[in-house]
Amino acid sequence: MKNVLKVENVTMQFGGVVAVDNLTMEVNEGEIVALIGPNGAGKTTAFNVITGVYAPTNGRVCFNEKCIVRNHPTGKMKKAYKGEEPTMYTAQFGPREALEDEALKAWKLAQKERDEYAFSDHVLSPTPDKITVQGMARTFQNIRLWKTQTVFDNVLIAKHLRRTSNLFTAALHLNGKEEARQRAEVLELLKLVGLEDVKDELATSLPYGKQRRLEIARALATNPTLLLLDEPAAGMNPQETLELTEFIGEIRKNFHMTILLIEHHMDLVMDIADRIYVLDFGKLIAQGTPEEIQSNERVIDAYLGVVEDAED
Ligand SMILES: Nc1ncnc2c1ncn2[C@@H]1O[C@H](COP(=O)(O)OP(=O)(O)OP(=O)(O)O)[C@@H](O)[C@H]1O
Repeated sequence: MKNVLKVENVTMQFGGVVAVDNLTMEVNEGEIVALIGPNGAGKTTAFNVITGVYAPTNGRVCFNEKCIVRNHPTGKMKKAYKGEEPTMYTAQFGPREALEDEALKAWKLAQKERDEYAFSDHVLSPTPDKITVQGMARTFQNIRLWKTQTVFDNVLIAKHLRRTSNLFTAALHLNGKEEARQRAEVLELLKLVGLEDVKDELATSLPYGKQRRLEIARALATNPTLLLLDEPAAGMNPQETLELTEFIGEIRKNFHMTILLIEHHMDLVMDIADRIYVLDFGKLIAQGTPEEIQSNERVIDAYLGVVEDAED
């Protein structure tokens, strides 16, 4: 099975808070993988590192077998590793000799970037825009649609963004032929996600469940190979959650999509996830199939028991 995403020893520290602590996980082609855990466990922070919003304190992220996010040691780690032993950051990823050159280059580049961005501890590396262009697309906990645009235009602009990474040029007209081709693709996509009948309505006039669907459609418009969904069922009632569960399954099938999702609705997760990673206080406490996770005592103590109590 081809590997799509590899998160290797990622640590993300904000001052004294270790939001993600030495996380290693992977997602393979065609899989639906869930990242679960209590509030504040570090799930969204992990997404932010994966999508390039934060440069991690340590570790790296590889996407389609290319390393896209490298470590930028800060705080205590920076002091511990400062300039003395550049290969230490990456030595854990393989035989030292093989990595020495690569690690040294990465270290030099990291130093250069640090100098260039000396004003910031958490350098974008590379920017989320660039990561999107490489084939990763994401939705957020809070719906972020372009409110004054129609359903159709929300998807069309997202499609243009994939090409330009720039909202200004994305809104400009392309040449007629290209524009027509993109419009046809948007229509096709809206059909596939069941939003064709509301294509001319304002995005914000849609019911909640459809706004979520539109957000996912907009992410799909960038032709990603990996779709990251951050609490897609947040605020949904059981019926809407059930429809969303089916919808995510259809996306995998119809778009041959690989999906990584964060979710608190355990029905949805246990229904569609092939594998689950469980975070607690930033640390990975378990990984496995839904069956394995449901019967894992540590996960029940830290999280599932609490979720069930809250649902009762
Ligand atoms: N930018 C930041 N600056 C400082 N601390 C942060 C920052 N982002 C997250 N944190 C802290 O990191 C920890 C993990 O937060 P995160 O939002 O990743 O958790 P989560 O698992 O996504 O939680 P939830 O399920 O509530 O969304 C929390 O203690 C949070 O307060």
